[in-house]
Amino acid sequence: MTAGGLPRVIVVTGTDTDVGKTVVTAAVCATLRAAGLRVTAYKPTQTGVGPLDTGDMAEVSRLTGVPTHEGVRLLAPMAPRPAAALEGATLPTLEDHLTTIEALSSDHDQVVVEGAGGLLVELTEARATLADLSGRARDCGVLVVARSALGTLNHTMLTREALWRRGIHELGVVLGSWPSDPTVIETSNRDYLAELPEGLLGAIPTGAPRLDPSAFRAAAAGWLPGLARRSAGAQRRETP
Ligand SMILES: Nc1ncnc2c1ncn2[C@@H]1O[C@H](COP(=O)(O)OP(=O)(O)OP(=O)(O)O)[C@@H](O)[C@H]1O
Ligand SMILES: C[C@H](N)[C@H](N)CCCCCC(=O)O
Ligand SMILES: [Mg+2]
Repeated sequence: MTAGGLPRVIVVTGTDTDVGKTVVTAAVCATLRAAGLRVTAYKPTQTGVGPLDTGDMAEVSRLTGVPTHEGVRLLAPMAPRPAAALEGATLPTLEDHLTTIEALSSDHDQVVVEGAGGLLVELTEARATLADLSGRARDCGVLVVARSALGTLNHTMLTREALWRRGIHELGVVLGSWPSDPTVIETSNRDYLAELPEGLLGAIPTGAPRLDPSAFRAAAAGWLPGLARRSAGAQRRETP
């Protein structure tokens, strides 16, 4: 753990694809960086991009200025195993990803890892999932990104249960896109999640990815008060 009580590796998973993991990854990086920590981000498997397309890590770098890394990129916008099969590509193994994360951890205070889709999406030929990666990575905690709308309570609790059953440290939940005019269902969902143990770390306002990067960086810690509290006392390690 860093002095602020955060694990060195923060895995960002979601209740689904398209829930806002990338913008949350960026907000987490910006929050940690604002606390004076050396931060980097890693996307083990990026699908749905061509060789010249930008991907999630480019978006995180654009919004935050932190250095980012990709494990493998695949063309088809689908789960990594079938996407790799379609183009005859070889996926990195779980050991490859763990080695990369450990290497990044050796020269940064914090490594933020963004999954592809949800927790049980398979990342490797041997069917290892982001849950397997999270269970094996040294000093790791998992943050769950959820939608605010109807249906999110079941999806969020399923993801949390999958973490608990595997003994994986859960950091809490972040709502990926919080509307300026929430419905009563959304405020009720938010309040329910906030009352849970390891509850709500924060919510990203709708429109955040369209902010100017300097405005994004200045605002991020305010969107994630639960994380900002934990990172506030964190110290840069002399020899990370
Ligand atoms: N707070 C927000 N405000 C406005 N748009 C948002 C917000 N969060 C996410 N989006 C948009 O929703 C879409 C899906 O979000 P995003 O790409 O972050 O999902 P993801 O969970 O990272 O998906 P993947 O599994 O592909 O990594 C994107 O177009 C993104 O810009
Ligand atoms: C293409 C998409 N945006 C993600 N990169 C991959 C999502 C895989 C989801 C698989 C599933 O749960 O059915
Ligand atoms: Mg993403």
